[in-house]
Amino acid sequence: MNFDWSPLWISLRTGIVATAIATVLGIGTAHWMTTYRGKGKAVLETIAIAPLVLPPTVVGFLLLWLLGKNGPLGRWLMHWGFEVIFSWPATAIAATVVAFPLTYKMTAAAFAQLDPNWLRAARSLGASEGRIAIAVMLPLAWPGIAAGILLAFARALGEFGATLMLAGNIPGKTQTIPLAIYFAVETGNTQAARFWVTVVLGISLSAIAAVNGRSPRKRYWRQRRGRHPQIEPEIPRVEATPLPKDVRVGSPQKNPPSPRATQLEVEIEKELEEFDLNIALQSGSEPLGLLGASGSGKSMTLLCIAGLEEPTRGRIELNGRVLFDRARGIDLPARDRRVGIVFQNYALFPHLTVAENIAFGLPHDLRHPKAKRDRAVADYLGRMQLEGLENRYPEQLSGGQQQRVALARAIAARPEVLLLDEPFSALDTYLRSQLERQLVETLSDYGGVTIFVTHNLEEAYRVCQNLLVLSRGKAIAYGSKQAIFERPQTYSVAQLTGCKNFSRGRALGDGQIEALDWGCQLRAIDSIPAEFAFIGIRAHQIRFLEEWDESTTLRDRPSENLYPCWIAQTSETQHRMTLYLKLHDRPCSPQDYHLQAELFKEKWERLKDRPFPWQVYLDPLRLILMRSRSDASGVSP
Ligand SMILES: Nc1ncnc2c1ncn2[C@@H]1O[C@H](COP(=O)(O)OP(=O)(O)OP(=O)(O)O)[C@@H](O)[C@H]1O
Repeated sequence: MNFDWSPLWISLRTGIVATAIATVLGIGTAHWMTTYRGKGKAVLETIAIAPLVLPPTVVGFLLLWLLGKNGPLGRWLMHWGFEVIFSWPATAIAATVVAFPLTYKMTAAAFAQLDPNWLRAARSLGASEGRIAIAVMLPLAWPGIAAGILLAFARALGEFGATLMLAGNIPGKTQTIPLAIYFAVETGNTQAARFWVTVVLGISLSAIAAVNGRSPRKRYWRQRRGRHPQIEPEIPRVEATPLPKDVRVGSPQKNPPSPRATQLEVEIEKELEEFDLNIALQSGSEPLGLLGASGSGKSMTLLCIAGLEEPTRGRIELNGRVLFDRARGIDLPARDRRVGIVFQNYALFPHLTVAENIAFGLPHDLRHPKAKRDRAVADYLGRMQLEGLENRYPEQLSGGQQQRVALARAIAARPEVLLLDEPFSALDTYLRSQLERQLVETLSDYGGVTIFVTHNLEEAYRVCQNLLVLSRGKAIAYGSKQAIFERPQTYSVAQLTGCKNFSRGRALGDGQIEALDWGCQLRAIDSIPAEFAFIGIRAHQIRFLEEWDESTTLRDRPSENLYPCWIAQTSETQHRMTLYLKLHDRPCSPQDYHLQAELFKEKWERLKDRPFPWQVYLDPLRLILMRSRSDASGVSP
């Protein structure tokens, strides 16, 4: 007896074609949905996954209505000579419709798992959306997509109800394995039914094994383990490598931005849920530091400048190029802005090696052959002291090495603005200071605009010439670092720049002020501001009359702004002591104090045995007189 194998061939053909179409449509739709912000998103999403939740016979009935002789699409196809119903294409259509939600949903879920900073980094490196999809999204989302493809294939292979409705059960033409099983059981041929069940099981299990075994992610993990069994500890080199000046592979411009010409002007507003961001700044080739409490809008400011978030109003201009102008409807995409960004988590592409990460922002066109790109990459590896690490993947690098790769990747794209979002926050203190020196060296040769976000005041002071202090989206101080640190004009700026001692203040006239919370009258040297409300003094600027007794070199023993004090408690770090001081009287408890003073341990050792009360000296030159209002100081860099 001749056994009819046609259900197998029909099923395989249908499953493969349906899975291929569903994969292309599913990935395309998932990618489009990641960028779609329209109102109908929820409705589209519902339509896309409806075939997954509707009974297959309902799906089949709807397809029959749509593609039948009197259906809207069926009539149109008939007009062109195609009759779909009860043909093999009908089995493929039915299988595609039921398989599509699986590829779409699994791909969308895999895309949603991607770190948004990978995509932002790729955009800021000049990559088009197509290249981002192919080079970043698909490889990184591959395990999820592969699972979707596998499920879609299994679903297409097992499709029954919709196929029966649309294509019928025509042996040798539309009869797939599920239909063959059903009709074998119906006609009492259980042997044939058992055989086809075994075939379906075999195909499905083999497909699972094949997809799992061929995951590119697994392949790169295997390669990595093979090549570099151990991650070496970070041994940073202290000396800085001089930067070659002439690597222009990544730049469509003939010359890198000249330090003097480079100028960024930003005046933007963005409505946020908790407050409105309202920023105006100008920056040239001297690094500008952005300081502010957590959530004050520093990162959002950077994202707006990079074109990764859209301001509600305003204008951004870079070297005469308008990057954004709401009034004129200009909003240059991130890839065309030439604004590089180093994220707090570095956002290195985990599936690319160090060399491939650095090369990502270099032009990939015929005018820039691979050999030229390789030379540029080698040059940046040298600059950043990353030689020998070019074939490693990001997870095989220490934090410091990752940070340098991120910086190299951003700079290699030759941006006119470099945005650094807390680039040292994930590093230990020792590495921080090593990399800070290297960063300062790199920036001195970079020549473009740099904006540096940090929570570390000392780091901001060392790296940046000018500072902008943010509070709830507003600039509360903007000027040279000296002006902001030495003469903060408001309470919030003094606090954000590290001042720990504050008292409400009152002007008494004739240069005299009263510190209400400290119970002191003090002489001030600075002119007293019109809306004077607070006095402050930094902890390390508090001194004691006893220091003059101990020292032979100190002259001009002070005779005013002196008050008796006792120590309520102390705390120590490796080099410094913090003393909590109670003025006028003995403290009742460790929490009963007015001022915090910081001094080096050497000085503490000399003073600590002196009898109390000591005489605290609040130097008139060091007193900070502040307004209560927390608006911008009005100082321009
Ligand atoms: N993509 C976003 N869409 C809308 N609002 C956002 C987005 N990202 C952040 N925000 C909100 O914007 C405000 C500023 O956040 P931002 O990340 O800029 O603060 P930050 O100063 O950088 O904080 P941190 O120092 O903790 O990183 C916060 O209220 C935050 O909830």
